[in-house]
Amino acid sequence: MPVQPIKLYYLPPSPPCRAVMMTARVLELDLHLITTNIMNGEHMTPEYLKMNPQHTIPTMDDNGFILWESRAIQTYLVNAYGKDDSLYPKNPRQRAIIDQRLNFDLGTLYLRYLNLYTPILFRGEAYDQEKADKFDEALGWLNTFLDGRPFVAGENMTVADITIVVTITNIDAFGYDFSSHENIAKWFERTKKMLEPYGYDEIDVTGAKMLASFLKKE
Ligand SMILES: N[C@@H](CCC(=O)N[C@@H](CS)C(=O)NCC(=O)O)C(=O)O
Repeated sequence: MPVQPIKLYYLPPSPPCRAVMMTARVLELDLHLITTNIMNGEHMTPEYLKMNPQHTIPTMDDNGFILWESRAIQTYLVNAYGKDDSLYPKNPRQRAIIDQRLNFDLGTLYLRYLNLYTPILFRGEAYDQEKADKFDEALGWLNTFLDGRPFVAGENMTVADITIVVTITNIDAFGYDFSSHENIAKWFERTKKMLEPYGYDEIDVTGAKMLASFLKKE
């Protein structure tokens, strides 16, 4: 366990912050949460920029070890503090599949989600069908990854499920119909059940609803 609680600079609705918080909960690690309101520029102060020049949340401070990028924080926490490696197995091939899913999420699924929803949520723009089609294509790939697998990288829940479920929780709160992606719909129910004892509703559903409230204002 860390000497002092790990600090996490965060904001409750932020999807990447929620992925880190859920990972910490599953690892039974206490985080010292420091609210950083990016709407008020709290991520642009000289102190914050000294810590993270890229001025993103989440940013972690583990007793002086600073790290940002949520997926890197998730895997660090498992490597450093996991009682076992089940959330991020050391086996090279298993780990490679998880890394592929994490990279797929960062560079494709979540990116396409952002391309579709950022203009709608934060700029009041109209729904763009072309962007929705690109996002749905990525959901189709995720659906295929889940063929014959209970979790996105295989037989067990890993950090890849924890990060991807954040995106699916958001679109669920937004009323996006993903029922035609049957594997995703079943996996979503399975993963929610796994995460419920660790505060899924408190962290993920509450955060997604905060984002959905921006949608309703438009
Ligand atoms: N890929 C990064 C994305 C982090 C990110 O862009 N966070 C947003 C909030 S959800 C943010 O910090 N925005 C403020 C900024 O980039 O200046 C991660 O997964 O940590």
